[in-house]
Amino acid sequence: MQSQIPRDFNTSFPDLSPFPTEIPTAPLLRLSLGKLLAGDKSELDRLFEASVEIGFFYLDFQDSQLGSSLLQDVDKLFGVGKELFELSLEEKNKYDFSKQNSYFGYKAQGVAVVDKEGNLDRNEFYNVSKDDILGISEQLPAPSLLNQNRKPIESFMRNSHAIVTLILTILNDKLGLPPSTLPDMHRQSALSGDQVRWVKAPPQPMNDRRVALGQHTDFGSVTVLLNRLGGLQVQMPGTDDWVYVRPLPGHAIINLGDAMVKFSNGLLRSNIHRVSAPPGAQAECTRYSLVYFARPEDKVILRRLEGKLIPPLEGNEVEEEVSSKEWIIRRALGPRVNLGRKVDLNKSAGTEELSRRIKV
Ligand SMILES: O=C(O)CCC(=O)C(=O)O
Ligand SMILES: [Fe+2]
Repeated sequence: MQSQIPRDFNTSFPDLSPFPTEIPTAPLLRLSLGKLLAGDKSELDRLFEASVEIGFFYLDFQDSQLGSSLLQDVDKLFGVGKELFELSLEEKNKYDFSKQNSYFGYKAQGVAVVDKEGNLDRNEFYNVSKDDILGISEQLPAPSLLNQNRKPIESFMRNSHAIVTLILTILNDKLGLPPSTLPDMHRQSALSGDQVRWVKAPPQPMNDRRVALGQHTDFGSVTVLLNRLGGLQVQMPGTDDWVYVRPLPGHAIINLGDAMVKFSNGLLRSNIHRVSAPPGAQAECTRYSLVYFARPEDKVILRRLEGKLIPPLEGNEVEEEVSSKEWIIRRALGPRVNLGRKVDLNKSAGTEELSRRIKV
């Protein structure tokens, strides 16, 4: 797989310390949303190639109305995120709903285990439910800042969901599934764990820089990730090597989650990734990300689907009967240390083992 970033391409964000030029980066394909929307055949092929090989790609939002509209939402919401995390810890902790078995709301820094040694995370985040914002479920208590910004959050959710539906439609057809199988498991109007997340990771001490967000595969179907400083790293398929993903202006980083691995019985990849301290001079900066996580509807059972290209189960293999909702709660709350039970990372594992395999 070859990186598609032309030499003269604008790869830096104004007003931010630049991403170093000399470090190795993940060679992700750079796809155009405009071409995907137009059904450009070679672009559809490249999307499938990236989804099978690494499960991560860049998506250029600058050449379509949908993408430009989403970039406007993102600018607005990056501002909202900064303000949100400036609220006092006491105020933010009022919206930690993990004790009610919900992963929506606030997660303080240092409440999740990131590795087998028991190290704790170094980032805080806030999750807002799609169903809350679109009026599909009860409205959760939220800081007034978020209540005042429901409109831009809704716009970002609707635009992101439209992009996810496009990606699911393309993958659906490539996998040889009956028309609209995947989109029909991700209806915008149905109850699901879809959420927007803001993430903040403060600069770490120079002599003690560690992983801020532990290695994981995403739990759902498709993730739309907007970040501006480096720090995201992917584990290159078939190796133990971690490489930085260079953030690109005007682009999202799209990655597939566990549900897509289960639906395709391992054909599509949900690659292992983590967030480390940003590289070079960027390590001195506070890092923010904004993410839309799309998951299958709550009731969908995560198991192999019947499609022309989807490999069969092994001889006597029996799949676990787990719903999308159960899977996400298990994965999201399993590593939390504040819930009065012992953390066992094996019990909250995802599709990492499949991700580590080398395809032949
Ligand atoms: O902040 C990032 O760049 C990645 C965040 C991430 O992987 C996640 O929240 O699942
Ligand atoms: Fe992730």
